[in-house]
Amino acid sequence: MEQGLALRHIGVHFGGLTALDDVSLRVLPGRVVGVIGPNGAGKTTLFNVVCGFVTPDEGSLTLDGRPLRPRPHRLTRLGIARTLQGTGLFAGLTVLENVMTGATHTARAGFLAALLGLPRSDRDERRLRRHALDVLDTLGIAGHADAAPGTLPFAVRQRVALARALAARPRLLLLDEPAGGLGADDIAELAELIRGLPRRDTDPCAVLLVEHHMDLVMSVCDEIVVLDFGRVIAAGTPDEVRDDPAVADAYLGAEVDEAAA
Ligand SMILES: Nc1ncnc2c1ncn2[C@@H]1O[C@H](COP(=O)(O)OP(=O)(O)OP(=O)(O)O)[C@@H](O)[C@H]1O
Repeated sequence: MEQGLALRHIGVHFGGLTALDDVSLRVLPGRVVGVIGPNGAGKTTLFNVVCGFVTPDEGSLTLDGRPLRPRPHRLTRLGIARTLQGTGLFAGLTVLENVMTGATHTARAGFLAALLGLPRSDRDERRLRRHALDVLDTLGIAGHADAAPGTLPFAVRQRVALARALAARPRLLLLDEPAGGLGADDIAELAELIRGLPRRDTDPCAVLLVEHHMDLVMSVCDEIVVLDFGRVIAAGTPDEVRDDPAVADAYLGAEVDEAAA
């Protein structure tokens, strides 16, 4: 069976504007694939296609060989988890409870039902709690389990958001600009974390990363796909992409345009 995420010949048009044009890419389990490109290249649109916010006009998606028709509200059930720009944590829940919400789909009586005081299975809740604590521990933040997210530094909150995504045991993890708002030290730590992500389980997940921060992309990705005006202009290892003249042209062109504006 074909493993991981595959996008084939994806096209997205907004009226007369082509945001994605014949974009194909694969993300195998255990691999980190980055999508980069100058402003307006189509990165967010690509991310939104995989999350189900945008339905492509052309092409198809599969996850582990099965046709994928993502819908934002049922991503977890499809084996997809994502982190958002900003952290999107629930302010009224502790760190541990936030991470537990990531895995509620695995519980018979939902954790959310428990929060609402509805009848629940104690065994389910204990299992969720243990699993959430394990994930927090793996990410080195179990000490913050009982804290309110709002009291923690941004870099820790981001780890919590990542823990919540991982608690779902995703087949595919989508990271949207995880370096946004972080300082250099935090980015170095994040890089280490992302490099370890797909391999941390016996059943590794595929990781798709959309990110502006070039150093992070270069240091964590096994493969990079470069978009420009909605088309794939280069794909390969970080070294291959770095040395590709088409990539330099695309970025330089963007800089010249910005300077002229
Ligand atoms: N909902 C929409 N309606 C119309 N045009 C859109 C819409 N979303 C994106 N676009 C256009 O599609 C193109 C690709 O945009 P997209 O946001 O995907 O690029 P990006 O690479 O994420 O850019 P940035 O780095 O600036 O975030 C742009 O020209 C943008 O203006």
